Amino acid sequence: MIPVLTADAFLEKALPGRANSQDQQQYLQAASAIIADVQQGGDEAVRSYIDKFDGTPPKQFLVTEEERQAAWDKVDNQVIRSLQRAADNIRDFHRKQLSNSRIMQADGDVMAGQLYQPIERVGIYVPGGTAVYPSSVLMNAIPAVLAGVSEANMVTPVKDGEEIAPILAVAADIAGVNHIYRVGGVQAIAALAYGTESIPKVDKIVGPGNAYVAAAKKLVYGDVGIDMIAGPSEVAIIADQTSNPVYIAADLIAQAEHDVNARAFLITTSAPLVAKVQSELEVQCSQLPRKSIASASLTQKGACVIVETLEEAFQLSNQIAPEHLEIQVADPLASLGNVRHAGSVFLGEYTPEALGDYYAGPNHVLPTSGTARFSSGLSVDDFVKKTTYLYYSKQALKQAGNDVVTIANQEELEGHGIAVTKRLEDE
Ligand SMILES: NC(=O)c1ccc[n+]([C@@H]2O[C@H](COP(=O)([O-])OP(=O)(O)OC[C@H]3O[C@@H](n4cnc5c(N)ncnc54)[C@H](O)[C@@H]3O)[C@@H](O)[C@H]2O)c1
Ligand SMILES: N[C@H](CO)Cc1c[nH]c[nH+]1
Ligand SMILES: [Zn+2]
Repeated sequence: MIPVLTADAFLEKALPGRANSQDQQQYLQAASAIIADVQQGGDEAVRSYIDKFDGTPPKQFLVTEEERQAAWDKVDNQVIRSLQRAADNIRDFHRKQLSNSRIMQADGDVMAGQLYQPIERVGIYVPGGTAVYPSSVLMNAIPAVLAGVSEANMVTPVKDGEEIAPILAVAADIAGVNHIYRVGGVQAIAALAYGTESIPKVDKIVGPGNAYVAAAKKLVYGDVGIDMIAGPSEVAIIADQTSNPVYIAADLIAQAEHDVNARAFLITTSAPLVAKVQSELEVQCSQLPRKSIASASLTQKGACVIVETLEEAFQLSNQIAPEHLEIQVADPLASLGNVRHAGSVFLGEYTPEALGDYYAGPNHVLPTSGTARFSSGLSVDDFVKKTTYLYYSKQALKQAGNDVVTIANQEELEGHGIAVTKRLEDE
């Protein structure tokens, strides 16, 4: 079911911007039209797109306090406790990412520093087209709240105007979400970016979503901040002859079941392992509730490649910069130094990606489509901004003045030099 390719064919399929570029254009075009309509038509346009993609629109977008309260009685206590333990782990991990305002230079005549301040209002996208993602509520909102944002507002799609899944409302309360709006897809991203009559404009949008949502975030960037491109899930697994084919098949499926566009890759030095993984995929997929999604993803977007050495395996993985990289080899910890580009790394056969997806602490909102080459997983840094500041006394300006004027003259921006000399003439 999962094709075995040569290294060249593997790269052709896995490297973003090649095989995918036509698809990307299609998503961008679709998203662009919806964004323009929502900018023009506000709530009414949002409703018409909900009607088109998600069924009957809800009576009101905002989930009321009463609905949020009532949700707690609809969720099993054991489930609530699991969510709370996951939230504790996520909070502990992200708390250690916090930074403070600091002074970089201070000698009486000169002071320079950096203010760290939270972003005011953020929009959190929680996907919900084909699955319910309480874990994404925790992963997005916990770092936002830790960073001190004034308002964290969540959007998520519902089918046919139904109530929001109670577990999402509970997760939102655990994480500290301020407002929840029943709207998803491109129309939700547009509403957050530009505001509508009932959904306030935010300063930054974070969170994962399908290819349409990822395209929409790309298009609104600049008018509003975004965290990264966190599109359909990806995993690459590097394995050797010691790896367990049952675990590998399970982990490939765990990502493939997200979306037909999810991408699961196996890079291994062992040909016999590939054969075992392939037959194990058949067995495990056949018993899976989401087998049609997982099989479509594995067949159309997935691939295995057999390489000579682990060094070659890491070279391929670094080229595709996968969202998740699992290293299931004899000495996984020793291999970490070979990783150059990946969103998040999972070391050893007892660290399935699912542990990180839900529970362990590191964030599961991660860069996809090769963007791990230049961006990082969600963290508290995504919810703060830094403002530098500077103070010079007259004495300090006197000392610096000549250099500033010299550089200003070289740039032929005389006015800049005058802004300094005017002050120094003033005795
Ligand atoms: N990278 C990450 O960090 C990360 C984390 C979790 C989930 N994910 C990914 O999130 C995605 C969730 O996808 P999903 O589809 O279940 O939910 P989603 O909420 O992202 O998308 C559903 C919405 O897509 C819109 N849509 C559907 N078809 C459309 C069309 N033809 N044109 C325009 N809009 C359309 C609809 O409005 C629908 O509400 C998966 O791809 C999953 O892999 C990624
Ligand atoms: N694997 C997803 C990130 O690509 C995160 C997730 C949420 N729930 C299950 N998995
Ligand atoms: Zn997952």
